Amino acid sequence: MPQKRALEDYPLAAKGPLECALEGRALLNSSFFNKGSAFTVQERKDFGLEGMLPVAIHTLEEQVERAYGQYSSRDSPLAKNSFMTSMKYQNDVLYYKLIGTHIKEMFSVIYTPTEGEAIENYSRLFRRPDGCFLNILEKDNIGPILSKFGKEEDIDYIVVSDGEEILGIGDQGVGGIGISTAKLVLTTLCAGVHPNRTLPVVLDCGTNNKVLIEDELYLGLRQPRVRGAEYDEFIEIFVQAVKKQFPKAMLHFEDFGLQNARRLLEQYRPQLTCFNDDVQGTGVVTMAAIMAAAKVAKMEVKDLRVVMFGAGTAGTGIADQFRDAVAAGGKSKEEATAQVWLVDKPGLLLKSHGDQLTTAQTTYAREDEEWSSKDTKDLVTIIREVKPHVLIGCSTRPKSFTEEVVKEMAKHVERPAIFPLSNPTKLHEASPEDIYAWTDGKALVATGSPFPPVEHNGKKFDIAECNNATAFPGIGLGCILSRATRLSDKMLVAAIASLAAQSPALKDPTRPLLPDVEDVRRISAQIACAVIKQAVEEGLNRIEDIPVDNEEDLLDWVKGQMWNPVYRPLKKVDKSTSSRAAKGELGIGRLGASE
Ligand SMILES: NC(=O)c1ccc[n+]([C@@H]2O[C@H](COP(=O)([O-])OP(=O)(O)OC[C@H]3O[C@@H](n4cnc5c(N)ncnc54)[C@H](O)[C@@H]3O)[C@@H](O)[C@H]2O)c1
Ligand SMILES: O=C(O)C[C@H](O)C(=O)O
Ligand SMILES: [Mg+2]
Repeated sequence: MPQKRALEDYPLAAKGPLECALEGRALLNSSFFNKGSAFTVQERKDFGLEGMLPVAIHTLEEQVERAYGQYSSRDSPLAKNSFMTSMKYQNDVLYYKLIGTHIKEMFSVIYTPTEGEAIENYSRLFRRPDGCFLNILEKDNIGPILSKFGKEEDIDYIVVSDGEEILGIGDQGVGGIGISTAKLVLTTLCAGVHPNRTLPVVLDCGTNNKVLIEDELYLGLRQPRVRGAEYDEFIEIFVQAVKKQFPKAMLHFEDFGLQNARRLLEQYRPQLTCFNDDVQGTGVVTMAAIMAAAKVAKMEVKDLRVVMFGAGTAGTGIADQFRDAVAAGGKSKEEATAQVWLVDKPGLLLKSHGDQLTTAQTTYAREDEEWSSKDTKDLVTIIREVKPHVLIGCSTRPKSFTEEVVKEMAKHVERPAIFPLSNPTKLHEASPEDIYAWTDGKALVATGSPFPPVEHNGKKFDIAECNNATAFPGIGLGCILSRATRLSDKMLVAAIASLAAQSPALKDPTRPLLPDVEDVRRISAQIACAVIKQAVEEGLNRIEDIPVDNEEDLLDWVKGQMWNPVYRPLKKVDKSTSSRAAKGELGIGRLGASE
C-alpha cells in the first residue's frame, strides 16, 4: 500500500505562500501575482513597489466593490465583456472573485451568449493575445511553440478549437481562441482548476467566413479553410506534440465542425485523456436533465421516446448518451436506439437518406416503410406519430418549436420535456415563456443559454440552464486530480448520475431540472468525485493514494486542490535560482504550494 500523503504535498494544492521572483512594474504587470491596491506594506517594501501604488491598502472585497462599479457603468453586455477581458489581463484573483461574487449576473456576459458576440468581433476588439496560436502553415513548428508554454508538469488542461463551428454562429477563424479562453475561465470558476495551469489553443486553418476574409483587420490566416489530408496531418502533429510536451494534461476539443468533431474524438480517445465538449459534455448535462425530467413526470428513462431536432455534433452526442442509458436500464441496444428519432435538414432521418447521413446518424435512421404515407418533413406530423416525451433542439434554427409543435406534444404526454439548446440565445428553438404559455405550465423546460424566470398563472418558474458548462469543469477536475490516463464511457456515466442526483427538481418538482449556476462549484466537486471513483475502479488513475473509500475524505481531498480566488502571501525568492513559475514566465507555470 502506498503511503498516505498530506494534502499539502499534492502538486495541485493551492494553499500557503507563493514564491515570487518578480518585482516592481513586472510584478504589477503579472496578472497572476498582481494584487493592485491590496499589496501589504511589507510586500510593497519587499518587492520594490513603493511609489508605484497609491497609499491606501484595500481588501479584496473593497476591490471587488470598485471593479463592480466600473463593470456596471458599461452599458452593453459586449462592453461589459471587454471590460472583463481587460480585468483578466490585470489581476486573476480579482477577476475570479468578481465573477464569483456576481456569478448569476455575469455568467451570460463572460460566456454564452455575449462571448459569442465577442468572438464574432475578435479581430476588432483585440487588445492583447491570450493563449497559443497555431496555424496550418507552420505545422512543423508546433512542438517548439508548445514548449514555450510550460514544461511537462506545468499544464493540466488544454482547450483547443479550430474555430469552425463556434456555438451556433459558425466559422469564426482565429476568433475561435475566444471559446478556448472562455471554456478555461469556466474550469477555474466552476471547478477550481488552477488558472495558470491551463492553456487555450486555436488551430488556425483559414476561414470560409467571407465577412472575416474581407475585413482588413482580420487577424487570422486569410485563406479558405484547409480540409482533408493536410488538415488531418495538422491535427495529428498537434495531438502528438501535446502528448509529448504535456503528457498528463487533459485535451478538450471545442466547437469543431460537424465533419471533424466526432471523427477526431473517436480517433484520439484511445490515445490520451481527451474529451469533446459538444458531443460528450452536452450529452452528459442533457442526459442528467432527461433523468430529472423522467423523475418529475413519474416515468422511467427506459420508457421515454426522444425526438432530436438538429442531429449534428451535439444532437447525436445526446442521442448516444440516451441510448446507452436506456440500454443500461435493461433493454437491448437495438430497442434503445429505436426510442430516438433524429430530425435534420431533410426532415426525419430515414434509411433511404443513405450517404447523406453521417456515421453517427446512420444507426438511428428509420425504416422508410414505417413512414411511407406520412409527411416526414413536417415536425408536427413527426410529433403526432411519435408522441415523444422529450423534444430537444440542437439545430441552430430559431423559433422552429412553434406553437403548433409544442401543443401537439402536450396533447400526448402529461409533462412534455422541451429543451431548446441552440446557442447563443437568439438561436433558441423557442423561448421558455412561450413553451410555458403553450402548455399551460406543464412543460419541463431546460435551455442552452440563461433565461430569466418565467411567470405563468401567478407562478414563477426558474429556468434550468442545460449547458455543458455544468458538466465539463467537474469532469475535467476529476481527470486532472486522478491524472486519468483515459476518459472512459463509464466515467461519463458516473458524471451523469452525480449531476442528475443533484437536480433541485428531485426534492421539489416545481424547481428546475438542473442545479443553478450559483451552485456550480459544489456540483463540480461532486462530479469530480464520481469521475475519480470510476477512474480508480477501472485502474485509469495515475495518482495512487486517493481516498476513494470514504466519500467525505474524497470530497475534502478534491476541495483541498481547487484553486480559490484569494490573495496568498508572496514570498520573495532569488531571480537566478527560482523556478519558471516564480519568475512568472509567460504567466503559465506550476504554482502549487510544493514549489
Ligand atoms: N447547450 C449546450 O450545452 C450546447 C452544447 C453544444 C451545442 N449547442 C448548440 O447546439 C447547436 C448545434 O451545435 P452543433 O455543435 O451540434 O452543430 P452542428 O453543425 O454539428 O449541428 C447542427 C445540426 O443542425 C442541423 N440543422 C440545420 N438546420 C436545420 C433545420 N432547419 N432543421 C433541422 N436541422 C437543421 C444541421 O444539419 C446539423 O446537423 C448550436 O447552436 C450550439 O450552440 C448547445
Ligand atoms: O459554449 C456553449 O455555450 C455550449 C456549447 O459548447 C455550444 O457550443 O453552444
Ligand atoms: Mg461548444
